[in-house]
Amino acid sequence: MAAGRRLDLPVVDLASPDPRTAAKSIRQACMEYGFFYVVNHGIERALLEQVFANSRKFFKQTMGEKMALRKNSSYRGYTWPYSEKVDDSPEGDSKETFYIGPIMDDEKLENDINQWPSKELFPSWKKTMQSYHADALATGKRILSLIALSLDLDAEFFHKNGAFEPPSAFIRLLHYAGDVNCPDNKEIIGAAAHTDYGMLTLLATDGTPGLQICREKDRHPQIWEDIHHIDGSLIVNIGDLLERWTNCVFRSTLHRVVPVGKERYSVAFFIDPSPNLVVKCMESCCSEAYPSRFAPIKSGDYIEEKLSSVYKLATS
Ligand SMILES: O=C(O)CCC(=O)C(=O)O
Ligand SMILES: [Fe+2]
Repeated sequence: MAAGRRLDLPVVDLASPDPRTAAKSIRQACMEYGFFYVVNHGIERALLEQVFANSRKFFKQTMGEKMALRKNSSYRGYTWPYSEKVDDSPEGDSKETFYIGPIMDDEKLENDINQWPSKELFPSWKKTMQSYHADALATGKRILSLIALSLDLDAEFFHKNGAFEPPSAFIRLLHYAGDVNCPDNKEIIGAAAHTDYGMLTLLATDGTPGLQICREKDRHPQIWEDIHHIDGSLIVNIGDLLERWTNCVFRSTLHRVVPVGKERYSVAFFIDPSPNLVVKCMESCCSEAYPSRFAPIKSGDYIEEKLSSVYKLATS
């Protein structure tokens, strides 16, 4: 698959003493690219390494072992290669993934809908994922405060609107095998062109290239630009519900992962608005000349429709 152009996205320093400057650079990034990097994000390198080590160990198991934790009806667990399809990928995505939703404290475990590998084989899995979930959520909330400032809103806008009550955030471990062509010479796609569904995605990768964005989805031919790796940074992107909330002032940008002939691991962290929250275009993003483009929608309904369609397409 053709290499994309190289793109230099804005880098936002979360330790910057001046939140207004950080907010300004986020605003420009979200309007122009829908993607940016964050550095000094507060997630320990050692914790991320542990997450990647657990992920590698999980995906190296046999298909039978992985399928024992296959995705349940609440979208928690293992999704196997070609089980996910978006409209323009007739073959499906070659990636395999593992979803972990909000993690319960041990005393509430009878209501836990997550799936957990055995403690004997994966002794540090749960503690690692629990720490990562908490730290990534805290980082995401800080970024969302800056996003609120960048929209000239109160820094607590998302909190006050109930976006985190309860928080709806998912870790998704991803593994791409790295083959470029399958035996019958069909082109393989790691993750076909898509946008993310929620508010914000934080993405950590092992440094292997492959992620590309397309800023003008309706232009033909589409132009794909490579997102390169910056050591120690996280890649952040806007999802559909934040695009709707901001009436398209901020962009939920099309992206994909192409195979580069090398195995690749990444960890996405999706922050969605709380399922019962109704997302309605912000008044500050609408005017007579620029009326609201979307009807209000319940966050959980939007996400459920998107998820059920990618897995339904794969089985039809
Ligand atoms: O693996 C990546 O780099 C991107 C994954 C992604 O776009 C997703 O899971 O939504
Ligand atoms: Fe994505």
